[in-house]
Amino acid sequence: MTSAPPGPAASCERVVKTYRTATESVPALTEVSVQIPRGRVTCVVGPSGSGKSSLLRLLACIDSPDSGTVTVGGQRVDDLGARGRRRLRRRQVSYLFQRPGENLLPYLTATEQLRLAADLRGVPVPADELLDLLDRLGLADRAGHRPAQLSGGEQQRLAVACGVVGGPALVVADEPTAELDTAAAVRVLEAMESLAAGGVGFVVSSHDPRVMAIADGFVRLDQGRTA
Ligand SMILES: Nc1ncnc2c1ncn2[C@@H]1O[C@H](COP(=O)(O)OP(=O)(O)OP(=O)(O)O)[C@@H](O)[C@H]1O
Repeated sequence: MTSAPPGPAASCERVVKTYRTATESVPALTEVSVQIPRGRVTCVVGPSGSGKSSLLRLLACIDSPDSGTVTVGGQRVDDLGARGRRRLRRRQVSYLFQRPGENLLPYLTATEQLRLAADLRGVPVPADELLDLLDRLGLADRAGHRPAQLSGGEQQRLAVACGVVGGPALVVADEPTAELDTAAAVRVLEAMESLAAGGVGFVVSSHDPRVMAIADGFVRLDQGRTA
């Protein structure tokens, strides 16, 4: 793995995000400032509609704020065009969906998924490092399996591994354990906790007390503001 530069994995300063439809404006985030440290799991909590997904989308460089700044891996994102954002996202950010299957390609084995994730990031990762990563997540004997041959928890652990391979600054996960039973969720969370120690910052939105229990820090949102 590459060694992480200093500074937070990501941060935003006084971001404002309003969704505009034909008939109305919905304020989702108002002057929100947060820092997501490297080497930690940060949990974004708050009631439904408080802006958790909106914040994660900004940090993941999927969306842009109306105003305020977003920085990922030490680089400003909010003033980049769509192409620059895509490039930065590919190198520095991973995004994990709630449904394990949505994070993986059905026709690739576990090893091939990791190889593809590293290649897309543009970082050469030796085969033995990929196998080591699978081993650390308890997936060594699943290296040649495709997603349909893995349990939901194994799929999500593999997705976490793909998320960190090649050393991005930030892994963003929106409700990553919502589809898993407790035993599987705990193993996914242990994987995050152990991999965060390598220097990546995890930011996770959740209502799940199991996620909150392993979080190193919290961002609390209420009606689009930090509470
Ligand atoms: N594409 C959109 N168009 C219009 N309004 C939106 C859009 N996406 C989100 N919103 C609104 O923005 C506000 C924040 O939504 P967001 O999805 O960020 O909240 P959340 O905390 O993630 O909610 P939940 O826990 O229910 O997923 C809500 O009022 C929501 O209705």
